[in-house]
Amino acid sequence: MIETINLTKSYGSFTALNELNIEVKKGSVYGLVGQNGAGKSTTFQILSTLMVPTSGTAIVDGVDVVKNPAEVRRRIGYMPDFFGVYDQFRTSEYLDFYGGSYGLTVTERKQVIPKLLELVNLSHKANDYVDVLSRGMKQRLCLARCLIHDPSVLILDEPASGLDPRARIEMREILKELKSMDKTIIISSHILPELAEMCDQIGVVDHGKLVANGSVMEIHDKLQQQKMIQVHAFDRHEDVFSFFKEDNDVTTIRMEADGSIEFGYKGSDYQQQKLLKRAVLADLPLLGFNQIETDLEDIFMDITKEVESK
Ligand SMILES: Nc1ncnc2c1ncn2[C@@H]1O[C@H](COP(=O)(O)OP(=O)(O)OP(=O)(O)O)[C@@H](O)[C@H]1O
Repeated sequence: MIETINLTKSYGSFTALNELNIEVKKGSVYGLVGQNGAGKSTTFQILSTLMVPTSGTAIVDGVDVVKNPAEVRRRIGYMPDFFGVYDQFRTSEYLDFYGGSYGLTVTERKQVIPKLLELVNLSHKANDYVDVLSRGMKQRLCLARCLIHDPSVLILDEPASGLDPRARIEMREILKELKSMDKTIIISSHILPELAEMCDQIGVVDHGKLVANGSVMEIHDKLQQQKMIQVHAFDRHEDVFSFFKEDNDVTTIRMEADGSIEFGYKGSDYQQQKLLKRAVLADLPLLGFNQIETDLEDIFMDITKEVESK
């Protein structure tokens, strides 16, 4: 339904998207998660035909975005991360305007607009001016706008950004409803747990590269195969850092502002206790050495944070 093959986008010498390969099955919800600047909007703009890739291919609903952009546009609803709403319109007029732009007849628009307003919980605001709507309402109106021509694919760039928790939940419920209507949805966020709840598959993108891909459970399991260990030292933090960094089973390592050190470790429990023993014998001023529990948010931070990879 949506497929990218080695999708790459460079701005001059800077590579914003680096050989991205993702696949979104029909009727599923795929979450693209990454920190600011990871390449999410770039991906979505290519999928929405607003930007051409430097190399690689993107197929949406069976159509190549570069070869046949007009056909792709008919099949998608795109919600950008920043959007303007025409404030001088009333809510229903706004949707009517977009319906007209998509070639819907007056009769079709009269049928579809009340249904869309109901879907996004804005029926009671149909006659209000757009500029008096709250941010969450504007986001929902923008979502309704994406749906006016009944697209099979929705490309939603951070639809919940800037919303308070209640508005986020409301947005999530609407997306669930859209999923039940068999829409294929790709959605981005920089908050992993938020996506985890509603997505079938998650892709984690970092510096333009896909660093993890799979179901929420798969990502969790894959990244749990290594333990996270935290070390506190009384002083000589740099020495402690260097000592652990040298170990072959230490995968990534970073030092926090308070001097504590966290590292990914792929060795067995036996090797772990040997490592601790060697650290003590090396006379390092250790205060603590313990395995830390990781949740989804930690995992995300761990794979996208500036870490020193080995
Ligand atoms: N027109 C441009 N010219 C040069 N660099 C750009 C341009 N557009 C984006 N970039 C860079 O490409 C990288 C990816 O940007 P992109 O907007 O895709 O990230 P993002 O994951 O959507 O981030 P955010 O969560 O902040 O929206 C960033 O480093 C950004 O500065």
